[in-house]
Amino acid sequence: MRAQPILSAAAIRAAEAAWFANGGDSFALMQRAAGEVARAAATRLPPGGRVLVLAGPGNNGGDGYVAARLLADAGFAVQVTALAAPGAGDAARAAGEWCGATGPADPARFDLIVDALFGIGLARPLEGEAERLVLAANASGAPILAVDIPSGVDADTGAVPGVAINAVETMTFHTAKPGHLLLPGRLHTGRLQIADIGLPPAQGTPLALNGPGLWRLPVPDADTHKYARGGVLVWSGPVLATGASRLAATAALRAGAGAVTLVGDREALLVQAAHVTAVMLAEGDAQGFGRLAASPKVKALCVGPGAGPQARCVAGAALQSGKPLLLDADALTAFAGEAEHLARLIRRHDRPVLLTPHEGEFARLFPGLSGSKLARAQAAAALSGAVVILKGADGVIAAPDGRAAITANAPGWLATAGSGDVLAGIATGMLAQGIPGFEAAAAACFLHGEAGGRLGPGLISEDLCGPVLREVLAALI
Ligand SMILES: NC(=O)C1=CN([C@@H]2O[C@H](COP(=O)(O)OP(=O)(O)OC[C@H]3O[C@@H](n4cnc5c(N)ncnc54)[C@H](O)[C@@H]3O)[C@@H](O)[C@H]2O)[C@@H](O)CC1
Ligand SMILES: Nc1ncnc2c1ncn2[C@@H]1O[C@H](COP(=O)(O)OP(=O)(O)O)[C@@H](O)[C@H]1O
Ligand SMILES: [K+]
Repeated sequence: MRAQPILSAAAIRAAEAAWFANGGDSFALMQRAAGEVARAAATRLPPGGRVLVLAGPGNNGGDGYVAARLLADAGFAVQVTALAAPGAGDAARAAGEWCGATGPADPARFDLIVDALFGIGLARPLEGEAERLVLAANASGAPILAVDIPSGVDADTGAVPGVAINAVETMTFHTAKPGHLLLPGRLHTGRLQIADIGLPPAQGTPLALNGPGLWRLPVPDADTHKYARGGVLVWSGPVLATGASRLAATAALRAGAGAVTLVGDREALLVQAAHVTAVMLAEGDAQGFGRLAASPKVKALCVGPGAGPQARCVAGAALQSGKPLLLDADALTAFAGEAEHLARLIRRHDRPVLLTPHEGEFARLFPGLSGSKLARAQAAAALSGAVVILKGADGVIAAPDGRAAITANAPGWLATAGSGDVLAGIATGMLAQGIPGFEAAAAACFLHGEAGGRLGPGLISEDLCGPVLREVLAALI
């Protein structure tokens, strides 16, 4: 399976420019794009159905004019409302070839609205007539098919600085753009369709949609044994907060780690003992954790879920051990405002470190970073030397080498206490099996999302590390 690249507006323009430099015809590209829009529109229309095309001043509008002509030729009743006449180039040529009904219209009278106001050229919030058209289209009740990206959504960040079209479907070209996948843009995009319009396939792009094309799940060899599959240590929370670490430990085991041990104080372990069976227990403080981590059987460490007051010391011992490591929750907050110091500890050894903050933990750890979710995760990875999973519905995975992925399969059912602990456990389980950091993080996010999708309503975090993870793994291996 191939990875699905995601290109920024600049990268799309560069791909287009390279193609033109090789003799590619820009108007032919516009016609192919519009052909895909017309095809998608036709499948949503009754015979002879009424279509309103909202056309902007740039090439997005140009796509709209060509689509209008193709739909009219196919027997649909098409009207174009133009924001401003295109000045020159392909868009002006497309507008010149449209000779059907043109002018203001009540969008509620149409079976479908085609949004061709702005695409990747959006440069500022929509105001005035553009804003009015968008609000009227959204309020009309007619389904909206967006051309390339819903007008008003920033293609690179998913931000909506003003108003934006609420599309049921978006027909984009060549590859997805970050703005289709990052919030809030994703909520405006509806069903995302990606059409091949003849540009050469994007290769070696650093950003991709998270999916099985990016990683391969480990399959045990016939002659393996539990320590060859990878031993994991998870730091247990204190006596009244043991659940989070238990979820992580169970998930690590489910994800394929051969042997998982919870390490903590005796009181906490007595609580753990009442709940776990295959997961093992070992008494120890921060130093004891470090000693246990030195064992060659231990291939990955997880510190943070419910870690409590010892989080900083245990994270320190874990970082010092040089073993592949995941830091989550309390272990991230323990380094609040000290990202540079954490980075020095991370870079002291050559092994993968995963940081898995939610937005709150991210802001505490990296208070100086701003920008889109993608940009912030990438900056945090570059700064820290760790693979960063910036969690949420549009979870971003970023590696220090510049690679990044956006996860789009996670349902809202995952927004429940402890679900991040399960994610931490799955990722640690992947690390223990020797999967490199970026791939381990991306695979874990995808598995977590798939499990959430299968469980759906009523999901609690215990379920996530139950048999569903086995089903998801089996479907992907
Ligand atoms: N790059 C490609 O590979 C292809 C691009 N095509 C289309 O071309 C589009 C990009 O075309 P353009 O670069 O002309 O950009 P757009 O059509 O997205 O918009 C650019 C125009 O809108 C103005 N503008 C931007 N934000 C505004 C705002 N908030 N209020 C008022 N005016 C605003 C700009 O000054 C400019 O005149 C794509 O989204 C796609 O639909 C397709 O034709 C086929 C291939
Ligand atoms: N709306 C949502 N849609 C999809 N996934 C979500 C959503 N909200 C949260 N998640 C996921 O659920 C998990 C929550 O993790 P976290 O906030 O650390 O919770 P906890 O600390 O309770 O485990 C993360 O993996 C996150 O990506
Ligand atoms: K659009």
